[in-house]
Amino acid sequence: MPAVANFDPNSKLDLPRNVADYPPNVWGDFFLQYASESMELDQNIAAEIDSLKNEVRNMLATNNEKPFDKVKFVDSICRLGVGYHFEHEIDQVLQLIHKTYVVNGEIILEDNLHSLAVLFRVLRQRGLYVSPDVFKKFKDEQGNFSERNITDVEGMLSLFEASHMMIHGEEILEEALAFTSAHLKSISTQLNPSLAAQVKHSLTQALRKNLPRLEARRYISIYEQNTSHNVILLRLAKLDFNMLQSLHQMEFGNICKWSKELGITKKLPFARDKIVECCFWSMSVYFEPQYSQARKMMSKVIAHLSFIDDTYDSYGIIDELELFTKAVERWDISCLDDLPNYMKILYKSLLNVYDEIEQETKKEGRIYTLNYFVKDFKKIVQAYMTEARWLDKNYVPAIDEYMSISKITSGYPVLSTTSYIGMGDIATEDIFNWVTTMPKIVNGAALVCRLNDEIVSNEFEQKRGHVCSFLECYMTQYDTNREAAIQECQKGVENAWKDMNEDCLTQTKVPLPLLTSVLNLARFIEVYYKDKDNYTHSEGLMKTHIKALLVDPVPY
Ligand SMILES: CC(C)=CCC/C(C)=C/COP(=O)(O)OP(=O)(O)O
Repeated sequence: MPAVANFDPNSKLDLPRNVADYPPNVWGDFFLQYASESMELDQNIAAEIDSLKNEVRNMLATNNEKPFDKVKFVDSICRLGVGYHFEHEIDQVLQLIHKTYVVNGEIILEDNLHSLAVLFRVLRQRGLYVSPDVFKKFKDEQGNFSERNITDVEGMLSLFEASHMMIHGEEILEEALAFTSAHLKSISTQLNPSLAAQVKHSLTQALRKNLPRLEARRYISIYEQNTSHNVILLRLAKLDFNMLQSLHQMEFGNICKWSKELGITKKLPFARDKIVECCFWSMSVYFEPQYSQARKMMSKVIAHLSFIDDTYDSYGIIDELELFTKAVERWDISCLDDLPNYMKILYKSLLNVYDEIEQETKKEGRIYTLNYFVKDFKKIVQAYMTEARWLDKNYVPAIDEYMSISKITSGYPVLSTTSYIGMGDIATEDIFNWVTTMPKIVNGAALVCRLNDEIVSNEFEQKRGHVCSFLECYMTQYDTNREAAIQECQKGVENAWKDMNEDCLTQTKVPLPLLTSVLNLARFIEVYYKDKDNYTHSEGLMKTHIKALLVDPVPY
């Protein structure tokens, strides 16, 4: 039975539709050259990587170093992007340091601002609590951060990065952030070019909010310029980066081949043609080799969410959208007959992706994960429908009502769940129960996504008639202007990061890689929705980054 009585699904195909003026595809068939069944690994390089890994592992295991040197070594390993080889060793080192030198949360070691700030950040990144009171000694009698710190650029930079680990109620880190931001900005013109570039980069993209692969690519050159760098670690970082790049190239190639064979972007010409950017989104969530299959699934899910988003946001007509929503609620191929032709293509393709994920999860004995996925997928489509009805009726909801729906349509709740499907046994059924109830970290990532997106996309979207945004709802509810609404958005993003940081310290039962994938979803937004929507308009920053991570190897 059709879901909407007396509605012929194909009767409105000639109607003028709301079509967005999306920019064309940026990459064409470029990545098809890398499509392959298996990756050819240079055996000499593979052997060298193994031997370098052993050497670094031995360095991590020696106990004759000062704790600060050890922590800085761990920090370099992580920033260079090779921490994933030494998870166990890094855990041991940091647990021991935390046990020995942190008493009731207080760091009992003495050193300069740089060392203490690195120690503070590295321990917190690992989910180990340390009190920010360690920075009190850098204040003057009036209780302000002392002006004497200003000339210590390394210390200021490290304090700036450390302050981004803040949770709610940490006044001293708020002050540290304001103090370091202001002074680093004003001093940056007086520094040598290399240090000035580092300062400028941190001020626009703090480490906590940056994507690990981007950081690795950048930090390899910075570390190399540091005269006291560890040559073994540097060589490992370079070879490993390039080896992973080859793996990612092959994955991108295979997904592009799948997309081309499917021909769906040609069949849905109203939708954004962004398969490479979808692969990049999933690679940003996890880059490690063991998540190759997970990335494949996730790229396909993101691609379909993008098509569906464009269907609800622009092309679809309200009656058709009701039909599609019903079909997703029923999740059954027999619904196909109820849909107009273009939606048949989309619906069938979505169920095919689901079948593929089913095959994979069956092999691993993790088929139960799909119930959680489908439940979340239904939720996002229902929320898209709510937004479409709002637009249809020109309805401007109250802020709370708006946020309860738009957090779901950010896509981040369903993507958090999707990201766990391919993460193996660490993502247990308890974890799925947790992640699908909007814990603080998922709620935070959804807020970061929604609020940043609203700040940068509003004008482009409103031009073509888009559901009202946070900005409109806020301005209407509080009878205020756009600037005040944007400020509220920015405040919301800051609070969301505090929530996420808090969950990273308190959710001790959730393994770090699972928290990290949600953090990485938020980081993707911090990088690509900063000045504009770089997903839709991907010819600038996103293209440059994809080239740096996927096309150009690191010279060695
Ligand atoms: C994270 C997800 C779901 C990825 C899929 C692609 C997508 C919908 C991107 C956001 O587009 P947008 O900026 O147009 O979003 P919205 O329509 O929600 O404003």
